[in-house]
Amino acid sequence: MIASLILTCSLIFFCSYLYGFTITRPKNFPPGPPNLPIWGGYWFLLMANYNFVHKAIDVLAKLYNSDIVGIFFGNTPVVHITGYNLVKEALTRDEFVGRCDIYVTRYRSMGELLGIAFNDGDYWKEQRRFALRHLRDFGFGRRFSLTEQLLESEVKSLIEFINSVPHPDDHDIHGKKGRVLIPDLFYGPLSNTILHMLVGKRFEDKELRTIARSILRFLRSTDAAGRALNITPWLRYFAPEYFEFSIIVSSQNLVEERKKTFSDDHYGDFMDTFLSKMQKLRNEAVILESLRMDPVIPVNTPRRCLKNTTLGGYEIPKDTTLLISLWNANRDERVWKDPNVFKPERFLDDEGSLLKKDNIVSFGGGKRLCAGETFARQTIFLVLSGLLQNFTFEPVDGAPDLDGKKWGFVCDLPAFWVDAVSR
Ligand code: HEM
Repeated sequence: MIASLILTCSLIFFCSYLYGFTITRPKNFPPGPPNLPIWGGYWFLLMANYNFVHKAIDVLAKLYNSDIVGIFFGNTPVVHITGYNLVKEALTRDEFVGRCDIYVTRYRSMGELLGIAFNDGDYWKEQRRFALRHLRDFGFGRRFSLTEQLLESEVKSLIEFINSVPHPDDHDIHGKKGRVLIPDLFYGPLSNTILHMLVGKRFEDKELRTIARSILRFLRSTDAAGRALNITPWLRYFAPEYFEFSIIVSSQNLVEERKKTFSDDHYGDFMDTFLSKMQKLRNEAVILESLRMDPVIPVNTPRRCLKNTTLGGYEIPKDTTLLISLWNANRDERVWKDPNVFKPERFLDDEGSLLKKDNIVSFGGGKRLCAGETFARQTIFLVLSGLLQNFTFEPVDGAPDLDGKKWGFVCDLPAFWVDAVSR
């Protein structure tokens, strides 16, 4: 009798605790799903769309009919932001320039928060200022000054490579003369362009491919929400393969290896070339439309709210994570006509010149705007136009399936073979 009374009381206590936990939210926190045990509202994000965080965010925004949705990942308050205006506001307000301490990112850099992209505070300011000051003349942080000859010579080598008989070392990306694996083909040349500017030296494409693949494996193994491993890191002990912890460990090893072999005797050798002509070319409009419809990073690198504040009429407590959907803002029908239709001409004025302002938010914004934006835009333009002037590309086994796979922090292409047919 006493035992069953204790059991009933414990059950009532547990249920009321669970109920309280489920519905408790900060005052005037944005509407959103309830908090379930362990992963909080993350369960609902997974249910809304298991493969793509940006699509899951869209589903919840529609469900709650709000551009801002509040959710909890475990105990951490998180807000999802959609709609062009609110996205722009969140990207540019100073109190939202913090970054989150993501478990997998910290683990990857041996328990520390290093670099620019995943840091905030004085360390971030100093690193960003230093990088932009020293790389300004090489296509970072302002227009022009990119090493045009360098990119052109990489494109020339690519064309020769595609037209050559494959070397056994390159069979992973070069099936036969004219047959190449996309996007892996670009890893070596594009990494080399950046490295050449940084350290004045070219590296073996094969070596760079290994590094680029490892970085991409890491970026695909987590997403802007940090995945389950971020909320419950102890899962790494139970199913490291399933929760992709093994990939993080292998990325960590790679960083350690590079630190051992790194030598700093190759600095210098920067070139200074103008690329203003690209601004006038119509082909860029196609690139802009691709960047708009499929931003490489569909949900911005998570931001952290630095103090209690309000956004969209709701209270946002300090340390809330902001998941800002660039994908949604780029397709907001309040800003873009026929947002789901591929229309490069939307970026051209009546004379066929590029519009001065493109309104795309694929590179984030405000004080944390992508440091490589100018460089990335110019590189994409030069490499694509160089290759398309020489070849038409035909997929060997049809177009790759973009929807059938779980994607991570970046939404890039799964590797697929193409035949490059000379023009
Ligand atoms: C198509 C190519 C690229 C896209 C779509 C892209 C997009 C982004 C986005 C969305 C962010 C977050 C910005 C924010 O929080 O508001 C970012 C940050 C950053 N990007 Fe890029 N990026 C690209 C290429 C590059 C390249 C080539 C570099 C350098 C070589 C680069 C360097 C950085 C850095 C250093 C940050 C961190 C900035 C900070 O947190 O202060 N990006 N990028």
